[in-house]
Amino acid sequence: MISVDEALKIVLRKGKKLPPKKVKLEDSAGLCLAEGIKSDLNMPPFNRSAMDGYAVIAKDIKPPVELEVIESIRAGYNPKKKIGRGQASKIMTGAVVPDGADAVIKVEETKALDGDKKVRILKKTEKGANIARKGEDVRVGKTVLPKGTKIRAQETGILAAVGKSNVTVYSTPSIGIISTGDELVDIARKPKPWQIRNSNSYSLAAQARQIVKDVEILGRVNDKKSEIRKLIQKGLKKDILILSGGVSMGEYDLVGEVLLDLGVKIFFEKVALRPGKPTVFGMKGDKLIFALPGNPVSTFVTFELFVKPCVKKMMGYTSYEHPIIHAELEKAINMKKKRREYRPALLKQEGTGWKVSLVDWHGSGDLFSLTGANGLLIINESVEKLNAGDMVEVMLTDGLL
Ligand SMILES: Nc1nc2c(c(=O)[nH]1)N[C@H]1C(S)=C(S)[C@@H](COP(=O)(O)OP(=O)(O)OC[C@H]3O[C@@H](n4cnc5c(N)ncnc54)[C@H](O)[C@@H]3O)O[C@H]1N2
Ligand code: MOO
Repeated sequence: MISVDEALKIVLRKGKKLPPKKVKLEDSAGLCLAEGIKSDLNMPPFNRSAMDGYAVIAKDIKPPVELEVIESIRAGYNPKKKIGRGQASKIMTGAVVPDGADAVIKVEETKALDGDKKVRILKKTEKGANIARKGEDVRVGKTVLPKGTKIRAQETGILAAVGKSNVTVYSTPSIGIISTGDELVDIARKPKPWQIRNSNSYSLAAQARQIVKDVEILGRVNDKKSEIRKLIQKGLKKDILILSGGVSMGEYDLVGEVLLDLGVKIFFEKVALRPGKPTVFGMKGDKLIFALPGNPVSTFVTFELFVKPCVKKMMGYTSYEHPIIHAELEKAINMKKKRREYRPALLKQEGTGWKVSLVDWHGSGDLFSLTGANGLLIINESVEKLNAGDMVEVMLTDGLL
């Protein structure tokens, strides 16, 4: 049995960045740049007014003073006239500041006279006031987004501003999902008293779809080697194949055997983890196979711990792990030790810090407890006891927030 940290290290070593591809900017959200992006423009591209008002020469303004208005400049208009002493141009937010002017006075600090031919300035100003200088945000040629950046809405705006209608990003892995178990029935059916609805295929697909689009539920199979083998063979067309169930010690836990028969190289098959001990990870060629334990909470936790970071690495993310929050424990916890535990927990912000308490749950089969949780409280292997008031680590899992 290996530790969670060792298991994650192996998974991240085997999950390799996928090749770059070009996508339309509109399709790039959530992907990672496989190219560094330089600005093809100065930003702002011209001295830009930050206010609606009047473009003036700052040293002319000894209020109250009256200036001649020589032009009206709206955004998208190229000013024709240079401001001379005693002159001003009316200007709108986002418009080009005309030559000669070195400040913009807000319209609220002025009074238009003679049907806008003149303006009285009521307040002093300083050189540069209300002007965004050409190139002050970004100079032409500067790298605005380095390779590896995850594209969020903000980055999309930048990419659009520098004219990238197509961007080179890392490809995302295709993911196939198989559930195993004689007891499983389709979710549309009412199970017989000895049967269970196949919820794992759907929860796994939902977890996977939080980060990639190409996710397919390949179906469920009975605990029969030939059936499992057939569907796994189909699933091996995907970059990542995820199975659930059939990995513990029972007579019908056949997934490991079938994987070996198919020539899958197994890197680990047990992790010192609760829930999620019988987690299997292997490869066939460049395909990654995760066979996760069937208990729904174990399936959820092991996907978050191993599959999600691996997918992120393949997609070119530079950091793959979940955020950890340090929180004060509200109630003492009894623990079982030996394996690292990840317990469904509820984090609450109190004052300037966080408090956390375990949610009531009945073990790794109890999926319902997860809906009352927004994180997983980590109990490290070495911890002997946890008392109320102790500081603990809580992993934020995207799907729980
Ligand atoms: N003798 C031992 N028995 C078990 C061990 C062990 O070390 N020695 N480990 C236990 C642990 S820990 C776990 S976790 C489970 C994992 O078992 P499997 O991965 O083989 O899963 P199954 O036996 O197929 O199912 C477990 C449980 O989960 C339900 N399940 C399975 N698939 C689904 C699905 N798609 N949707 C909803 N629920 C599902 C299934 O009905 C079972 O109740 O093994 C322990 N045993
Ligand atoms: O590892 Mo099992 O997932 O503890 O229930």
